[in-house]
Amino acid sequence: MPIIEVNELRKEFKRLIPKKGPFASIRNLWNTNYSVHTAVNNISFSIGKGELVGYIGPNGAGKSTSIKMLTGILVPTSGDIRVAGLVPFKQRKEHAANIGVVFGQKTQLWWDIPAIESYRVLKTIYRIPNEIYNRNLDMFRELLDLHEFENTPVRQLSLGQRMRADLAAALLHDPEILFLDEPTIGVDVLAKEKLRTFIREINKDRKVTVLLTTHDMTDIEKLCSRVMIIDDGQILYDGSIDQLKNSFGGERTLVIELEDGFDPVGLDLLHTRLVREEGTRIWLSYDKEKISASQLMLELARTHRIRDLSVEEPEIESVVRQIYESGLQRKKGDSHAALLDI
Ligand SMILES: Nc1ncnc2c1ncn2[C@@H]1O[C@H](COP(=O)(O)OP(=O)(O)OP(=O)(O)O)[C@@H](O)[C@H]1O
Repeated sequence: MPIIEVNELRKEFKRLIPKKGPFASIRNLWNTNYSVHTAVNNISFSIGKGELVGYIGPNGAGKSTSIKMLTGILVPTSGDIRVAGLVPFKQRKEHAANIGVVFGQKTQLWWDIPAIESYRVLKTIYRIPNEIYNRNLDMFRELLDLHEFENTPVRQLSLGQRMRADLAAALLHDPEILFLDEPTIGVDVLAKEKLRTFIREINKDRKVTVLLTTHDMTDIEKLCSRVMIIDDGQILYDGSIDQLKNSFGGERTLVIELEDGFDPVGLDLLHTRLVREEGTRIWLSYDKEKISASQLMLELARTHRIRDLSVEEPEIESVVRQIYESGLQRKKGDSHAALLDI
């Protein structure tokens, strides 16, 4: 039984078409000339309880707008959303008790007071019983090292500390679902790792369902088994990361350590390109649909003395870039099939 169900969800924004010319700023006060922009274009998906799903897409794709509708901040233009059986924008109060939200770009905490003070206010707002509040705070102190900065006003915290403080705030009331919009943005490598470990643990141990929006493909690779790709308001892909790599990462790299120099003659007949060469080590990119790694190795071993070799999987980063690019081509009128149909 899905915990999040989205059906034909759509969000349109009206944008003022500004008047130009003399006295434009005054004439714009009475301007009623709008264009309609579709930020989310009839998307459908469902997420099961306990899943940790990545939601990615290029800038302006519609991720934040979707999250805002799922959290009840925005009212959809049309379509249905149910989160833990509730309609977010209609049953706001009950919905707020079920969800935690972190917007990386904007803190939910009060800026001028220490995080611990904000937590006390949240305890009252959410009517969190003492026992649960203390248990959660103890856990977050341990996993997020909150004690290092919980008494410092939020405005003085580093970005990594602020993000940890925000995550704790979002989870104090034991929500079933956590929406994370860019939780690692601008955070250094070590702090990112800490945040990822925490997200993984609350998903595994507490069975919190997580929908994670990020531009960091390492977040996706390290945390999510399923990823949804949105572009131009439409879902282009919904499936596993392995399937994503298999379907769209056609190119593999064979790294070979040779005894002597490399002779590139006949490489194109093997559907292979030399992409890098460093001394006796070479990197060959080949199309796995056209030639297998073992075939390629056999062919190369005929003409070269090979000391060592390995096959590199495609980086998720490059696979996703390829998908964004083909999405862009579709926008330009290319007759590309929707990736979902492939
Ligand atoms: N309040 C608004 N009024 C008008 N247009 C909006 C509004 N909010 C978002 N949009 C537009 O809707 C589209 C989707 O925006 P959204 O913020 O959902 O994208 P995003 O995928 O989260 O992008 P990013 O990765 O840059 O944060 C964009 O074209 C944006 O300009």
